[in-house]
Amino acid sequence: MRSPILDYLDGIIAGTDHVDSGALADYIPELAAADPDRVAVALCTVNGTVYASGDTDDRFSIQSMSKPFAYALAIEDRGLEDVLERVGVEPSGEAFNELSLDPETGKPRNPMINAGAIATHALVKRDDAAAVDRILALFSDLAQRPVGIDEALAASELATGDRNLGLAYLLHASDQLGHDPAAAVEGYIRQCSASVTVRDLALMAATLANGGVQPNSGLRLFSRRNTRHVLSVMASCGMYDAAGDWLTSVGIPAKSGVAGGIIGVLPGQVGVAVFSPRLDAHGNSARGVVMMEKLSEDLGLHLMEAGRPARSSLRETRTVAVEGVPATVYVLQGDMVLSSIEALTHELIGNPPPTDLVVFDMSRVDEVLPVARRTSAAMAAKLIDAGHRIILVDPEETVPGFQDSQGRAVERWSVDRFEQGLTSRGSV
Ligand SMILES: NC(=O)CC[C@H](N)C(=O)O
Repeated sequence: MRSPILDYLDGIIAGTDHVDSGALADYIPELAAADPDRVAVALCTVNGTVYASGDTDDRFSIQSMSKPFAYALAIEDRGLEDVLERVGVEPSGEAFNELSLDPETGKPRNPMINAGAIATHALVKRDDAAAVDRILALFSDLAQRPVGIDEALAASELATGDRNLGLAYLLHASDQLGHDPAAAVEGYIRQCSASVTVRDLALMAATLANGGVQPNSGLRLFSRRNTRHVLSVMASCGMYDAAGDWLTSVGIPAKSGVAGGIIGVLPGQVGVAVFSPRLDAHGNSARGVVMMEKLSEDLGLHLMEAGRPARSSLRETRTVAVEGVPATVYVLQGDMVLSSIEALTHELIGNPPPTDLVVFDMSRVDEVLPVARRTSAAMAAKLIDAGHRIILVDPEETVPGFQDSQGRAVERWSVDRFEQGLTSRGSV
């Protein structure tokens, strides 16, 4: 049976057939020779399942979509502080190839424009492998197949790469490169010439969505924190001088490339990739932007959408006898995040437990964020101070043991002991 998700992606292609605005990038002769009518879309969930439609196996150059991954690698290599000293994180509001550095700091404004990406490329450590080989190895780990370079394209861009050379000399002159400018540009252009499909890109984006772990191999390629950092920079700078428009209409971190690809990432859920070579005035795929807008609308991708109200983590409150002692049982559920722990403390304060014995049944709780751990520990200490005896039924040990100021602790009971101790039930 064909997945309805694939049917849906077919519809994205068919429904944007009329969008033929824009033009091929022609400052790289090889790109000007591309077939403008090729089109593809793919998505990959954090479970690693890829769905793709259109020219799904057509290869094209990754171009600037390589930038966030090379940036992530440089940060993994050198640490964030070091990289931030050389490349900023402020949106530039300028074109991707603008010949300028931040006049105040002398640094490239961000790693998504060419100046910052050339500086970033030069920051990738090159112990025994050249930086570009390490970057290709990373792309291969991300896409789970050997990713190579389109040599004809690389040669074509190198022959016309004066603007990028100009940027590299500018960086060198302000002491921001630490490398031979021509070598840095050659490496950067080769990085941009890696040849990929929308499937590859969806897997790469899904790794960012999955906090830095490739969803199929389980390989951790970037730390969670570095992944969050890279996604933040993509959100503010990934679409160049169209970043504001993009964030309001599509609403996810993204990166485009001049060959016509765009990747987008919804953290925790999905990576998406689209491909169509005609570019708008910002250098972003014109049909790609329309496809992304539709995907965002239909799939509910916009990060700023409030979504359903956060559910209370309090499933029910019961008054029962536990080992013959009257007790109030709070049955908690789901993920305990700021809004759910707030709702629980609000309930406990507004409606204090009527019995001395209080049981928190945490057996249906999935994840407890640090804010909920801290707040529940503080709340338990207050309840003990107020004279309550507290039992935690917390088989997964989702919350730490806590004590009040005099060292009086909560009791931890197993689910079995709790169930055997329930001698009568009733609702309040
Ligand atoms: N926006 C892009 O994709 C630009 C990448 C291209 N290799 C360049 O440096 O001009």
